[in-house]
Amino acid sequence: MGRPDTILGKFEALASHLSQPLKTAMDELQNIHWPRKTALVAVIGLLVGLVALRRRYLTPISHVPGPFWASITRLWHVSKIIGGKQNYTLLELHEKHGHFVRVAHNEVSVCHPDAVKALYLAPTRKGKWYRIFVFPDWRYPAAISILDPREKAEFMKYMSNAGFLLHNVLQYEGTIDENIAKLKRWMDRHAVEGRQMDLDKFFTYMAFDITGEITFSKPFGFLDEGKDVGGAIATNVALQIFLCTFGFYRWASWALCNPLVTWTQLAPVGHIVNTSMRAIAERQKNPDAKFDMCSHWFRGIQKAKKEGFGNFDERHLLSAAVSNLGAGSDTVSCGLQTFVYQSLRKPAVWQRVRDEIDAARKQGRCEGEVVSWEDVQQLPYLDAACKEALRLLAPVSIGKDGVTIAGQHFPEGTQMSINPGVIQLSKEIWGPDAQEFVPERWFSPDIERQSKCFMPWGLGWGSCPGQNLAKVQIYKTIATIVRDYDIKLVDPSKEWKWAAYFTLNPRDWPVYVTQRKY
Ligand code: HEM
Repeated sequence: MGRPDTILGKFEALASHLSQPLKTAMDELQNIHWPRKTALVAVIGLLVGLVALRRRYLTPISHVPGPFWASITRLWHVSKIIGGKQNYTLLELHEKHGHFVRVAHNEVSVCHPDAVKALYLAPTRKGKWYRIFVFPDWRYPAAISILDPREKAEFMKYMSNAGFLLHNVLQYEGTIDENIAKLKRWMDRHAVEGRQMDLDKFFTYMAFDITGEITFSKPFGFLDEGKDVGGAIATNVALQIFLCTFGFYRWASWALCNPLVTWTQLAPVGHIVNTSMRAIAERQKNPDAKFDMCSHWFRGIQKAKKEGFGNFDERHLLSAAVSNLGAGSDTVSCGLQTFVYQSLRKPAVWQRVRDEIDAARKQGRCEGEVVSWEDVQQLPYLDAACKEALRLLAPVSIGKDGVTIAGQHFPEGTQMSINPGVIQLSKEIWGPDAQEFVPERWFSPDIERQSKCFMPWGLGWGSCPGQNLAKVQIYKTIATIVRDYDIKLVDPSKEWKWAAYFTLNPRDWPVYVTQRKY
């Protein structure tokens, strides 16, 4: 006691308030006699059994095949999410059972082209799971947490995404180039010293720094330091696991996401939120700030105040900034990593991208320290290889309610979801080589039909606003490093590792880098 200013002190004070009622409750439990205890256990067991039976056999989706435990409890799905391989587990289940798989007592996973239109392109509500996107507690809802498309459209009049328009992103091309150049300095250093390099980490540092620049005109400094400053990136992964699982038990998330925990700064979201708060505060004092996301949002707040729209203020700005960091960094890193890792496994792809760039250089294009956006747009094979990387390891699964798909009607209240990691790898849609890295497929006559099921950015009203920014970063970085470096895996006999939570996080594929002479 006696340390009220420290986090421990705050907890000691809170614990002393709670201890008496807890002790009384425990004493009362002790006082219940054994026969009564047995009866209580039996009644609870009976109730649980009845709920399980009803969920398994008496719901409108009881006929949908899937694992037994999935049909009676959401815990089956949650355990697969925590294991980090839910996308592959679902893929195997769809290969076994077909288009529909029951993944929880109230959720059906769908892998069918009709589902894309019915679930994404129609203006239907999103699943309740999205309500989890409130940072750091329920006072800070992010745009992604709005379930109704009309409500979202109203909100977006103020919370502008104009900063993501391509011409605004391109105002930052110089800044993006500076960050890619910093990445190159680290690659040069590793090449000269002959040291192995964790490119996975450096890609993530770069994506985080660029997101910081676009959001608040301030990088986080990961690339300057060459490390995860303050553990913000590690926290982001923890945050994703939390979101994916507690989204199904939102009442339980309140134990961690409430104003009290925000005040103590103990929750996993604490670090990333504090970093954003500091950056926004600094940004407000920064007269030299560029035309970043914050400048659009500050104007939105003024507009909302003028028009009396009470549902957009500084709290939304914080959650929007945190959303950008959470959604815009690991995802870009994943795209970059998938391209490089898969091309190292299939050197013909790397060589073909390089040949395309070398041919462009002969015509005076693709020169300079970093290849320009204007030039990368004229590289069709690079475009195909980047799309193929995003097809092979896509990030997120999404749910909607109450629809008819491929002749089957699912009643209101049934959560329907498509996991891009399933539909983008379906052999029925993409052919027998669906699970291989084959950029050439993007030139086949079937691609018009197939690419309707290409959805790394989501589709429709809930799709990714940051896709222009992501593409500019990914295409420019890949063109530049394929042109300038030779890369090989330290141990080609070892597979990389990855975990699919909300976004997909690859890791552990160290490389040797050498500078290319040309
Ligand atoms: C390869 C890179 C990326 C991929 C594959 C990707 C994918 C996605 C997907 C699938 C969604 C929809 C999620 C859902 O509703 O369940 C989404 C939402 C979002 N993304 Fe991205 N994203 C990428 C990069 C970025 C970047 C660079 C930013 C910004 C810095 C960004 C910001 C956002 C935001 C703010 C949302 C929430 C939008 C809303 O619902 O209002 N993303 N992203």
